[in-house]
Amino acid sequence: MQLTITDVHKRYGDVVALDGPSFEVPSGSTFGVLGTNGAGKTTLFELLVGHDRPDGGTIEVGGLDVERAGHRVRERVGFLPEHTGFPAALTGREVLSIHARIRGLEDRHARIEDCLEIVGLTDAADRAVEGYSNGMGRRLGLAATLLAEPPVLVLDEPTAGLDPRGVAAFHRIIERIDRETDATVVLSSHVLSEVERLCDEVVVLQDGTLRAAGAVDDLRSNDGRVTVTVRPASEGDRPALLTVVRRYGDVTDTGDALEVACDRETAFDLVAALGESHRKLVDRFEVREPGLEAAFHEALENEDGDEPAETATTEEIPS
Ligand SMILES: Nc1ncnc2c1ncn2[C@@H]1O[C@H](COP(=O)(O)OP(=O)(O)OP(=O)(O)O)[C@@H](O)[C@H]1O
Repeated sequence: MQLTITDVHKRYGDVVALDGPSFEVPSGSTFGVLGTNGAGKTTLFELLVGHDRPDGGTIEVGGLDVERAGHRVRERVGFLPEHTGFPAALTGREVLSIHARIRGLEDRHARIEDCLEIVGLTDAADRAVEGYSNGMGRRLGLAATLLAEPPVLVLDEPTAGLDPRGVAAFHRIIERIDRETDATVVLSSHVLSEVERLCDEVVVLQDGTLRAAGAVDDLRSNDGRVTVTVRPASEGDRPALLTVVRRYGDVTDTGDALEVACDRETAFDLVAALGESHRKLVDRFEVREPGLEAAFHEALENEDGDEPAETATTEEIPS
């Protein structure tokens, strides 16, 4: 089911949360919404699922306007909010049973078992939720979201706060949903590698505006540039090596190595030179393709030409 966001505006008092982004989420895709803290991701999701109204612009889910057909849209969209809470004394199965009853699901027992299995909570289904880990709680939230088999899933930072195993488990679930259903999945995240792994397309928001949009593969290689990281054979070789690599591109001295940013063609020449005439100066070198991270920082570069934000060395976007 396709989603169409057109020139959506939302402000809270003096704060402009959304300032006119427009984009489409293709039917059946897994779609990432990226952005720094306060970029407007949660606001967008609240509008998408009909919890709040835009001040201007329109949002359509499968051709239905969210404002005009709110009830019918809500039936089509499963929402996992950023923070989920369940009554602590209930078991996971009881929580799902209540959700299924509220939605008036037929054959709900079979569906509850299916959803418990999908999120890997079958064995823990009869334990009280208060004993669940953070990751189990998120997975129970996802199970509740999946119960009615909505054609659209909106997941607000689904893996935030989970440990690496919890994150990996969540990724496998989302990949399974992608493989086995026609659902359109829209998720927000601060973790770029997660978006690269899971999503077909992304948008980057900043201060409520759209800064980049496109297929992950296109954004990743948008400028055809690569980074060649060169380690000198010894500290004494560093100055001579620096003189050589400067001829090929912009050089950053990380202390540990020299990073040369250049286009792919120039990288071939540099690698040839390092492997032949300047072999003695070099301990080792590697060539890195640009990741989504580079595209993200480029998208957030100021329009007036300021330097881009410093590239993060971890997967988390600095806030
Ligand atoms: N209910 C509200 N009242 C006032 N301001 C709000 C409200 N909700 C959001 N905002 C403001 O709107 C802007 C966008 O917030 P939003 O929560 O949508 O960003 P976000 O991209 O989801 O951020 P994060 O990654 O931190 O969750 C922020 O400046 C935020 O402070």
